[in-house]
Amino acid sequence: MSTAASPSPISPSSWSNVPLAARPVAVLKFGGSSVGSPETFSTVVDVVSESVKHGPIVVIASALARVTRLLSGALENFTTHHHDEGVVDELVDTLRRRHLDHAEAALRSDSLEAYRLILDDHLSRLRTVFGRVREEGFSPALRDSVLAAGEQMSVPILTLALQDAGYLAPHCDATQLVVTDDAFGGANVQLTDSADRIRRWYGGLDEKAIPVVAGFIGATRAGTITTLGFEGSDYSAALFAAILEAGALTRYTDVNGLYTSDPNTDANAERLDRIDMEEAYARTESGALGMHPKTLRPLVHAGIPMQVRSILRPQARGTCILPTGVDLSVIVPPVPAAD
Ligand SMILES: Nc1ncnc2c1ncn2[C@@H]1O[C@H](COP(=O)(O)OP(=O)(O)O)[C@@H](O)[C@H]1O
Ligand SMILES: N[C@@H](CC(=O)OP(=O)(O)O)C(=O)O
Repeated sequence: MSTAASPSPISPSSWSNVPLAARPVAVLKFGGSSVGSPETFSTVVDVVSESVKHGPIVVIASALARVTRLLSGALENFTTHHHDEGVVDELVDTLRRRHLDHAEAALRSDSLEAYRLILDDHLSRLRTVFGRVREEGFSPALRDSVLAAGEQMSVPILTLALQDAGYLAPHCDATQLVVTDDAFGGANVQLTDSADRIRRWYGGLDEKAIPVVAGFIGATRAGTITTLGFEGSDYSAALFAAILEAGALTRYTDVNGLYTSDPNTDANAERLDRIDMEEAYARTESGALGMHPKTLRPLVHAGIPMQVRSILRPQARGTCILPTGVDLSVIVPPVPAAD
């Protein structure tokens, strides 16, 4: 096991001079496996409804399961097969069908109509990006614009579903909030700029709002879209939690917490009930916990606990990652009764 020492704690208030008028009780992150099927999507809405009873929350969502990979594969195909327009047509058809099927199951009719327009807009932008690849040739920057489309198409479904459920769920644009350098494909977040923007944005929201923000994506200061690397939504969620000094980060996924190794490939993997932040940090940085390697950095700095829970068993406790001196009881939304 890696023994990477965790960074020393730095108060998040040193990242930004923008004062925080309010702090979310939790940031909830829903990965592609959670937002990716109609069944688990309805559990996402239930979990949000339950969580918000305990105070303000911020939601970070990924692309629907497998969509980022689909986008990446199609771009590779397009680039290596002489810019075959058929690849783009097939991609757009598949994405339209997948997202509309999902939205039809999740949304009321007027929201569905609104979503159709949003989806058409993103699909037409996607075609434009492929057009640029044909004209200008492949570049990592254009690849990020393609990959970002997954979150850009998924997040509005959740926002509209929350509005249908009676919540104030404003449209939020991650590219206006997460400032990065131009290391396309694995961009580095500019902490101070991002913290300033995120704190100002959060301060301007209605206190009852449930913001849903796309994970995985950001933009350079000049406004060019970037991505944080695969599974970057985990990292986005941790950044928002640290910058907004949230009570906790809860990551919903398709397994009931963290295991000693990948439970889908190792029959001997053992579930961890709780794990110290230091220990989890070392294992995450070496890629052993199935999360973006940078996920725990902001949480270590800010001393914020994290839960990893299953969207398939939302009542189950999952795994708690606890910074030194932080008690399980601070985790909000509260840990449900033991299963
Ligand atoms: N140590 C680990 N503990 C738990 N899950 C792990 C671990 N290592 C790898 N994984 C894998 O991570 C997957 C969840 O990550 P991911 O597929 O990115 O989900 P999500 O769509 O929720 O982000 C699990 O299904 C599991 O196969
Ligand atoms: N675009 C997604 C792709 C992905 O892996 O999503 P998730 O692991 O959250 O389902 C992301 O990197 O965040």
